[in-house]
Amino acid sequence: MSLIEVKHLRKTFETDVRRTGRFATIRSLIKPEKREMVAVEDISFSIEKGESVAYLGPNGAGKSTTIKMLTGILEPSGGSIEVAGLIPHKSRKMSSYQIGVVFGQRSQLLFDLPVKDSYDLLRYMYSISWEQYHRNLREFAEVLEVEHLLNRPVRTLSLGQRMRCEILASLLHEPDILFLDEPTIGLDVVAKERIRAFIEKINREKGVTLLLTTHDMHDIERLCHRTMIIDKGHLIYDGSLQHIRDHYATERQIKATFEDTMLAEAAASLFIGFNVHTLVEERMLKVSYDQHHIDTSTLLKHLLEHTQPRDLTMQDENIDALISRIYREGISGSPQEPQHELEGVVVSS
Ligand SMILES: Nc1ncnc2c1ncn2[C@@H]1O[C@H](COP(=O)(O)OP(=O)(O)OP(=O)(O)O)[C@@H](O)[C@H]1O
Repeated sequence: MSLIEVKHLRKTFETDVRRTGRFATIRSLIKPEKREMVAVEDISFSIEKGESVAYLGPNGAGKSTTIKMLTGILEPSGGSIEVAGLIPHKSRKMSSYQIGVVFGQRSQLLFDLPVKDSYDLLRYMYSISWEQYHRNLREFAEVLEVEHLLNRPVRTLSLGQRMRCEILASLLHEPDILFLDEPTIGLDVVAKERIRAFIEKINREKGVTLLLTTHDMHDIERLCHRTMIIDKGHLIYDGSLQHIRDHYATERQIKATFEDTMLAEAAASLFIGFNVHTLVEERMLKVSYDQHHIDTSTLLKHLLEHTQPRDLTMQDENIDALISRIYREGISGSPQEPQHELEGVVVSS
């Protein structure tokens, strides 16, 4: 039995239809017209203890709605969820002992009170013993470097400071599973890195299972061994980020730097008639091409036979560009049979 089991999950919302024409507002008030909006159509997956999984998708794909169902905040319209053997919306209280939740855009801390007051309240709510409470508070506050913030009112904290305090709050009761909904949103590079290091540590050292939604690929590269991508309420990919890179990155770029711009432009003209795109920026020539249609070795050989660049580098399509292409164009066909279960599978719903 997996720690998290989701089968054919579905969630619809009823939304008001905006009327137009004469007396539209009055007609809507008297007889509101409703429409069913499908946020999650049909999603199935399972997560084992200790995994760290990214849950990706474009805006509006249904990520937060899934997390809200996994945490029991929302009741599914169809399908089933089990988290640590419990049905979250039916056993909200019991379930809350097993899980910690961090919403990057929402706070669980009391805005006008010192941080520590919120922690004291959580201790009471989760019936955490004083011994466990002090031990966890001391350990996490030290690693997250928030000791000096504990007596400060939450509203006076910077976003990065508040997020560290939020994460501490979610872990005081030692949950088995941590759901993180965009935990690094709006943070600067240093603050993001601190939070990533801490999350990685609790996954590795304490075995806390992670499910993370984010739009930041660095979060995933650093933290998650498995990536699930959803789109329009369906799971479209379940596997590693590396597998996506290996099988879907088609564009590659050769960058050659020359003594001067004229040499770079002369080198660019060598590729007329090749199925590539060239661009000269000062002394640098960039040659972009689809690596499935033309061999890198052919291009390099041609370049080096006729020119002597000072420097030569190669770059694959970066993961941000790759993921946004998948969001735009979808992910089609199974690229090849996965060698083992985490290599990557295109899921057809
Ligand atoms: N309470 C609600 N009432 C009506 N529609 C909702 C409600 N909550 C979410 N939706 C709709 O469900 C769809 C999925 O929303 P959700 O917030 O789960 O997306 P998301 O993948 O988390 O997006 P984002 O990356 O922008 O946070 C969206 O079209 C959204 O407008």
